[in-house]
Amino acid sequence: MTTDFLWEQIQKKQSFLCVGLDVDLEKVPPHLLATEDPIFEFNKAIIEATQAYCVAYKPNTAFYEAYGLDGWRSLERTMAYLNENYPEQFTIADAKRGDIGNTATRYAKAFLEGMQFDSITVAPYMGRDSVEPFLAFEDKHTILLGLTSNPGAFDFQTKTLEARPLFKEVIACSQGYKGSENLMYVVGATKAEYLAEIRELAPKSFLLVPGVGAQGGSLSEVCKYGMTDQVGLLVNSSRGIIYASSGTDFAVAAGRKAQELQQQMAAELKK
Ligand SMILES: O=c1ccn([C@@H]2O[C@H](COP(=O)(O)O)[C@@H](O)[C@H]2O)c(=O)[nH]1
Repeated sequence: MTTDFLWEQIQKKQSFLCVGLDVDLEKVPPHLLATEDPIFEFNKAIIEATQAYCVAYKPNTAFYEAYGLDGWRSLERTMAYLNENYPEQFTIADAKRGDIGNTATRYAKAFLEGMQFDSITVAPYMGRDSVEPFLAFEDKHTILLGLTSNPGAFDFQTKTLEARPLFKEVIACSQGYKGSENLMYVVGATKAEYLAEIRELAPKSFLLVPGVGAQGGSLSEVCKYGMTDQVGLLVNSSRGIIYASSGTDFAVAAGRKAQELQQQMAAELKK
């Protein structure tokens, strides 16, 4: 998917919401556990209830890998369902991969070709040759970890290297990578105060912003400092939407939460 198409979807839906599909069988309503593939059934219901209010879905692969082969099958079925029924939705494999070049190519093939995700999150620590194999895929996007939402981000990412903090070095340096037009960055909503500085380095790039909802980040702060003339933001909420209710009304409750966020986003877009 191109970023122009993504921008069209944002305007059409008045939303830049990404729904995180982080399925934990301990939190799935009990009546679904009796089905053959509870993870897929849960995702299907969540997708049907939220798709009108969002432009992207982000399964975090950890939640599928944890269930072995069954988990991978559920992820494949979820992706096939999305691509068949809602091809206009931007899909993100939150896999945080990163390895030497030939291995990186295999990761890219697995997620961008095999499972047909539109994008994948990648850890930048191993540098240029670990990132460029992902950037070689046309109309696919590599979302580099820039400044993450967790408290441990301050251990390394904000530490100054020569002239600037590591997260700024990652963003500035990666702009020179071959295929950098396919780059996006992860910036946590909990670090919204850094967004203005990040925008100086990446004025047009889309930013995937997790951390609103359960982690307490503020949507209005993110918009204030991070929004561009074509929005440039995909704001993710996972637990805050998909576990809005633990009862049989879980999908309705998720739809309501997604709609609330969409309405706040529509108001931000009007500003
Ligand atoms: O900096 C980061 C990078 C990734 N994540 C992931 O996003 C979701 C957030 O889930 P919530 O339930 O809305 O808190 C989850 O998959 C994280 O692994 C992040 O939170 N921060």
